[in-house]
Formats: sequence, C-alpha cells, structure tokens
Amino acid sequence: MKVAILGAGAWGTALGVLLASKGIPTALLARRREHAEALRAQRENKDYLPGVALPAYLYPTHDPEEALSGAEFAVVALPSKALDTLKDLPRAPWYLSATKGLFFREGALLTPSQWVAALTGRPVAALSGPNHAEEVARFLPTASVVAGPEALARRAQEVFHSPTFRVYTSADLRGVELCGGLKNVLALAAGMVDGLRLGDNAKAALLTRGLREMVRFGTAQGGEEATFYGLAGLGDLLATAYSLHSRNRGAGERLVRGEALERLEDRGVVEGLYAVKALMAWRQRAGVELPIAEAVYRVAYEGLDPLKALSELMSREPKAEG
Ligand SMILES: NC(=O)C1=CN([C@@H]2O[C@H](COP(=O)(O)OP(=O)(O)OC[C@H]3O[C@@H](n4cnc5c(N)ncnc54)[C@H](O)[C@@H]3O)[C@@H](O)[C@H]2O)C=CC1
Ligand SMILES: O=C(CO)COP(=O)(O)O
Repeated sequence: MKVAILGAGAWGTALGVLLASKGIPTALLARRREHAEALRAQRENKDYLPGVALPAYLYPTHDPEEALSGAEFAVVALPSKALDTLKDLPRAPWYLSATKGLFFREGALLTPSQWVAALTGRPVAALSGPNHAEEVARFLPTASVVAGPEALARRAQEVFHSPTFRVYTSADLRGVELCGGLKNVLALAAGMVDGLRLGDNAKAALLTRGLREMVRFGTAQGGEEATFYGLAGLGDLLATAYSLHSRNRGAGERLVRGEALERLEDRGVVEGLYAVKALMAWRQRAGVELPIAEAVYRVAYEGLDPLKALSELMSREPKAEG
C-alpha cells in the first residue's frame, strides 16, 4: 500500500515521518518543484520542520500525478486557505483531513472535511488532537482521534497507530473538527494573555470560560459534548494554548506586543486568524454569542486595545457559572 500526503509544511512532513518510519511508502506533495528537490537532496525539511531526518520510505515530489498514483488514500495537510487547490489535483479514493480550520461558505459554517468532500466528491475522515508537528516527528508520545465514516476511521487508525502515536476513533466528525477550529481562536487569546503578562490565573480563567464557549457553540452546531472534553477538544486546547511551538499562541503574543497582522504568518500558518473571521460571519447570521472569539476578532482586525477587550469581557453581566 501507499499513502499520499498533500502539503509539505510542518504537519504534512511530521505525518509523513510517522508513516514512513512504519515502513509505509509515503509520497509527500510539495507545492514548489525547488522545495521537493531540496527535501529529496537534503532529506530534511529545513523550511518547515528543521532538525528531523526524513526516513527512506518518504518520497517528496511536486508532481501530483506521481504523488497520488496508486495511493490508497490522501492525507490533506494543507492550510485551510489552500484547500481549494485540491480541485485541480487527481482524485484519491478517499481523504483524511489533517487541516484545522473553519469556513463560512454560502451561508454555512463548514469544517475542512466538508469542504474537502465538496471539492473532491469523495468520502472524508478527519484527524485531530494535541499533536505538535515538532514533537510528533521526534517520536515524543501523544494521542489523536480519527473521526468519520466507521470504515475510514478504523483504517486510518490502523495506518497511523504506532508506539508513540496512539489513535482513537470517533463517529463525531463535526465535533472533532469544530474543536480543531475553535481551539486555535482560543490559543490566540491565550497568547494575548501571555503577551500582556496577565498571569497564570488569568490564562486558566480564560481557557476554562473558552472551553465553555467551545462546548456551548459546538454542541449547538451539531457536535457531541463529550468530544469537546476529549483529545481534539480540551487536549488540543491545552497543547496549543501552553505551547512554545504553537503558531496561534505565538501570534496572539506577538500581536499584543505590537507586531503587524501581516507579519504573523512569517513562522507558519495561523489558522485562528481565518477561523475567527468565519465565526464572526456565521455569528451575524445565527445570532449566537461568542464573547471571547469576538474579542479576538476585534483586537486582530479592528485594532481594539487588548486591555479594553479584557475589561469588556470582565464587565459583562455577572451570572451563574454554567
Ligand atoms: N504544525 C502542526 O503542529 C499542526 C498543524 N495542523 C494543521 O495542518 C495544516 C497545515 O499546517 P502546517 O503544516 O503546520 O503549516 P505550515 O505553515 O508549516 O506549512 C504550510 C504548507 O502549505 C503550503 N502552502 C501554503 N499556501 C499554499 C497554497 N496556496 N497552495 C498550496 N500549498 C500551500 C506551504 O508551501 C507549506 O508547505 C493547518 O491547518 C494546521 O492547523 C494540525 C496539527 C498539527
Ligand atoms: O494544532 C496544533 C497542535 O495540535 C498546532 O497548533 P499551531 O497551529 O498553533 O502551531
């Protein structure tokens, strides 16, 4: 068997390292010819995942035909803003989305697997959890969830499960993917708390109320409550909001310290910046309350002073905790 990974950024490369180290022939599709050539020559992804050796079974290419030909399935490890490129690629029999994002399209809030299914017309499952590429690729232990149609989730579990990467299955595809989109927005907020040096109490309070916001919103959008307390929810929220690896947390920190919005993706994609836009567009339609996400949006896109955003959150009507 063979697997194709679409996207040679940090996450696509880490997943490729994981599979190839199990002896699974894995193609890694890079967007640019020079990048694929550099990966093959150096056996390292210096641009996106430096310091990790690429195993022999991992084959970087920029040729979509070569990558997808004979693949049992394709792993989508593209940033959400690049998913549309899938419609120009040869089709895989089915897809495993490893992208964490949210889309507002034609009046609906869509998750990556929904958008991949719309673009390709093929069945799609999703992989999500507390999984920083830098650690997964160095075989530090973690766990993850594959959600979607049972046969696909079971197969992906079998293929990815390893002594350092424990994979669970879930039938709650919507919930698992909402977790991945929402936690990035909260990680931006957590980074702002770090950047303002508001302290450990503030960060814990923010994340606890943020988790409540995830649960309230996510269950109203069709996710199951337990999912939000699982690996893709609380697990990934903690991993992202406390990690020095996290581009989302780091972007929040840099933003409140005065760095320009346009520079925040210098170190890799910051999905929360796109997800929060989709959430705000959706909220206007659905009339739901998302106070923390709204504060993040206003700080990032409307220049609201982050301390003013905080004081607005603190001065909301006092109420019971639920
Ligand atoms: N880095 C991580 O630890 C994890 C990332 N993810 C998710 O995986 C997805 C990809 O993230 P990373 O690999 O970390 O991003 P990255 O920033 O490391 O790399 C992005 C990759 O996408 C390519 N790309 C950018 N724009 C493109 C376009 N228009 N068309 C085609 N390719 C394009 C870049 O050339 C690069 O190879 C995101 O949705 C992220 O949330 C999920 C779990 C862990
Ligand atoms: O999703 C991730 C870890 O699970 C990666 O988070 P960042 O995109 O913030 O780096």
